[in-house]
Amino acid sequence: MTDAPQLKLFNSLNRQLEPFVPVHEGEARVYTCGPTVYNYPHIGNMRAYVFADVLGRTLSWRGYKLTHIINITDVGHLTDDADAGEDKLEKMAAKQKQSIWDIAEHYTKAFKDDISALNIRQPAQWSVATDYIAEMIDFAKKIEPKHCYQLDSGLYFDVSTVEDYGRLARAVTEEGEGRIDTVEGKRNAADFAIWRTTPAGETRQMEWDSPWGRGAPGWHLECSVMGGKLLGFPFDIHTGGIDHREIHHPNEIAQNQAYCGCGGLDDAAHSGAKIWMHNNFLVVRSGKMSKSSGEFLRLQLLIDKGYSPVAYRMMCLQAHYRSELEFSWEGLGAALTRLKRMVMAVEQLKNRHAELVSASRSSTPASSEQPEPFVQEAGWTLKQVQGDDWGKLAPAIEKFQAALADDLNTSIALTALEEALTIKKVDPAQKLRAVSAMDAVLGLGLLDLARTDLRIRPKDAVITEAEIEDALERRKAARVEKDFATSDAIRDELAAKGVDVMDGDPLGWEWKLA
Ligand SMILES: Nc1ncnc2c1ncn2[C@@H]1O[C@H](COP(=O)(O)OP(=O)(O)OP(=O)(O)O)[C@@H](O)[C@H]1O
Ligand SMILES: [Zn+2]
Repeated sequence: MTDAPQLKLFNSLNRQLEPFVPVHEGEARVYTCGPTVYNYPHIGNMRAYVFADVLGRTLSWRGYKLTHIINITDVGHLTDDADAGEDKLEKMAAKQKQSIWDIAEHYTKAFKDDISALNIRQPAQWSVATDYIAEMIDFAKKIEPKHCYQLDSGLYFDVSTVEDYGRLARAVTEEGEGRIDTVEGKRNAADFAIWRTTPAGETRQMEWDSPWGRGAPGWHLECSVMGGKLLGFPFDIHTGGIDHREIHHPNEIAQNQAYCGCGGLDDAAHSGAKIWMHNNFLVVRSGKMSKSSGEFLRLQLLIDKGYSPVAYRMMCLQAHYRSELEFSWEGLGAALTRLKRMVMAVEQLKNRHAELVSASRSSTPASSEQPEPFVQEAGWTLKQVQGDDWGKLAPAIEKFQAALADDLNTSIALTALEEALTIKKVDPAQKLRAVSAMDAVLGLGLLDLARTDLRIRPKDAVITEAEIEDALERRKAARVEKDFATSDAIRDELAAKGVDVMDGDPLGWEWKLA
């Protein structure tokens, strides 16, 4: 068995593939920008976390001890990423006439529900921004003398005080390209508030005392502080959606440079993280799916329409994380069918293996050699896969390893997994181990899913699943009795309630809701 090729990841800082060489031997420390919890996450947001999850699973599979942090932004993210507008949470709280804390709690729970439904592993820690206010003030105090200046509206970061500002975004910093210069007195258009002072005569629901007056931290400051505090500068990888490459992460990097010693960005000791990775957008026909535009699809809608959430995970894995992915219901249906085929193949393997075990139990004395029971183990070890049939499985496994090592090419990794499933004359237990090991990286949960879990069953269907199964049982009995009139009547009855009976369906479905 050849070792897996070196893991290479695309670093947005220099727009190149780079070998992953950990800062701390044997460890991988990853920070992922979390959601701003002022609204439900949409499936575009969740693409960012499926990507970060595959990255984390890949690092675990490669044997690194992973520390993954995802934050929860419950303060500081303004309606405009640059520096203008209102705090997203304050605005929603006012609209819904609720406390910010209740808004944050409600939408954090909704986010975590989606995380579980998509088989995204829990990070080592969910860091909540408002738990780190004291650390944010300390950080700002440290960089203030050389890098900040105060205006009535808050403490501002002067981007001209650090080398290479905006390189991540490839922005023209002089002009502050794409920025909105709305604040009187800013030295450079791209300067941003790291502390926003509450205007005189106003109160905010979330505000704290600081050397710059009562107010709240800036969004960019939060991530610099939590990343540095929880992972230590420099850490290995920082991730987020591609929109973060334009403003949020350049600003985080500038703060990190100020904090860590101001050198240029070719040295991770200054930018805070060695590799900055960004997933591309999930788009719909009208453009990027976005919370702020008000029109978006929640994972719950997909579930209510009857789709397993894992079909959406499959849809994400089918595309490379750096490519745009267009959502369509047809695409989701195709991803579901692909998932169903894999689950059916795994079910067959499990059955064949169970048959072998029971046949050998009945034909050999208990003490003699019997087929090993298959035990699903967490994580990937090649030892689990090696055995007599290793040679037959090796090409698929090597392809799988190479695909993931090549900047997480999940789309090819999926085809390698399908190839492994179709290889003939392999001991089923050994094949199950290979599939389980591959799935530990892709996170589809193939060994836990049953074909019936993937049946499309919309929430608003007028008939329950138990009623359908019961009618089908009665129909089966009628057919055994050659009572075709009853069988047809039951079929028509089901059709009237929107159920198509699917005799002889190649995927083994007995029915579907029309
Ligand atoms: N359409 C999308 N496709 C993929 N990732 C996205 C998309 N929209 C946002 N993201 C990413 O989702 C993560 C969470 O974003 P966040 O909760 O801050 O969204 P937001 O900026 O409030 O919402 P929106 O951008 O939808 O208005 C970020 O990493 C962001 O880059
Ligand atoms: Zn962030």
